[in-house]
Amino acid sequence: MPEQSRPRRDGPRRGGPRPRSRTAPAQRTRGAEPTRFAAYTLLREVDEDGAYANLEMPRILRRRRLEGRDAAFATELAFGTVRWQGLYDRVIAVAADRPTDRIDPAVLDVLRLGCHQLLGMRVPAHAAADQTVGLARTVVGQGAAGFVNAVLRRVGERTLEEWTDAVTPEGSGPAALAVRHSHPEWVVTALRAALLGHGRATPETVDDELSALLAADNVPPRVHLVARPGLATVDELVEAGDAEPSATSPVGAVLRSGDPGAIPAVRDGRAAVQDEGSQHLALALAAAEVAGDPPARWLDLCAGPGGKAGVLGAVALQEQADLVAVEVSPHRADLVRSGLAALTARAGEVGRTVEVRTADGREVGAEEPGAYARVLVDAPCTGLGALRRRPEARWRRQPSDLAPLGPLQRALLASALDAVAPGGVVAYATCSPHVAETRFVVSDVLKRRDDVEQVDVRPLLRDAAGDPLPDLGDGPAVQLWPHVHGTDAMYLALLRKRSS
Ligand SMILES: C[S@@+](CC[C@H](N)C(=O)[O-])C[C@H]1O[C@@H](n2cnc3c(N)ncnc32)[C@H](O)[C@@H]1O
Repeated sequence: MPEQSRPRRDGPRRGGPRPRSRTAPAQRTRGAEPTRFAAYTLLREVDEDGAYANLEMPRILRRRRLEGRDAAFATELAFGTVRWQGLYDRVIAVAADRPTDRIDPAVLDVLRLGCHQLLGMRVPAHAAADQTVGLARTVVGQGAAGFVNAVLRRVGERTLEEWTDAVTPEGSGPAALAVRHSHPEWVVTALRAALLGHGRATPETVDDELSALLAADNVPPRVHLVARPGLATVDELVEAGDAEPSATSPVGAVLRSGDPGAIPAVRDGRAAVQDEGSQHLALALAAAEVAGDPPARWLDLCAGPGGKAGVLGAVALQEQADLVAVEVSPHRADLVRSGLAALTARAGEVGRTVEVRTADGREVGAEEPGAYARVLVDAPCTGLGALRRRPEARWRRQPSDLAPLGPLQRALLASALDAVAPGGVVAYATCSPHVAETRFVVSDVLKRRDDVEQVDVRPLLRDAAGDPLPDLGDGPAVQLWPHVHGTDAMYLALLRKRSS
């Protein structure tokens, strides 16, 4: 029975199915077809081991030797299934006539994959059903395969629209939007409050804005590249890969297809994969006006894995300044070290330094008061602004995650303000629009200090043509949105320490 079947991970016991040509469908239907098998493996690792989909999928594809179209299909199947599992679980519960918590987790993952092929991808119904039943036979056994077959038959009797209407609660409130757009209800409620709290929406417009934002979370983002200033150019990225210059970021390119790791500048660490919102944040801090003559030292207080430090440090070297990158987690500090290797080598050539420290950012302000001209606090946060990039994050995050983050975010910002010299600037950033992680943190910290003023950051965000980014709201802080700016929902506030 499905409830008792034991999951098998990464292949049947004796070595697993070998990657086969996609041109042999008759063979594939007898067992697990490699792309479906790869997607299933990802789902199991996300569910059981707490894996991060975007880190684990490339490893699975390498292990299964899937490339090109096969790799793209497996990724779309796996990531789409994870994003839409909230809706699919409702569909499965009806089609199976039992709650999903009474279905074996491995069988449930197979059913979710079948749902996404039938309802969310353009896979012909017979192929979706055949291949999913073949997968079930291989990974959960013949008995469960019969159950999967029966449930998918019922799923295939309706279109996505018909199923969505059938399983969505009445009304247009958060409960209905949560099902329709496959988000947890608490996330929908938090994003609604964020749209209102940042002035992006009014009570009259918030329902439409919220629907657009939730829909944007479900669109796989394009791969954005950054050419680290002075180390690589946008033209170099465009010439080396199937990429075009970004319209939004002066240091950005957008990959149309292909593996970013195959681009020499990315492989060398002179360029990197990075959301355009993150590029804007680092560039805005680097461009902010500094008063007086603070030390030529810039600080990234929460640097891991090193994306923004890569841009900030590159501009620092151009401006004849040093960079210190602090990260509390030793593993993530190592990622910063390896990610900044090209930058560190360049620093040596131009007589500056790039230093990566494994340390607690909360202590830097007391240890080095007034030692830096520019400080970035890219604070640990819920990541509710990057849900489109991290398919599983919406299901893993809990409202209770917010409670410990609040004091940490405030302590890191306070430390940054102590570490910055009079006249220097601090950027407080999050990849979450949640008001408790953004506006409330800044206003709380400002209430306790009379040596800091908030600066309007909007004029510092410029597109590739040098024009101000549109739709930045009333300031002084900026909240970017996926459905408006095409970036992750990054928040940025800029604070300057008074000179006297
Ligand atoms: C949002 S991430 C930073 C992302 C990074 N700026 C980038 O662009 O790649 C926040 C980081 O802060 C680190 N962190 C958490 N608590 C910290 C602390 N007390 N001191 C320094 N870093 C901390 C986390 O380990 C995490 O790597």
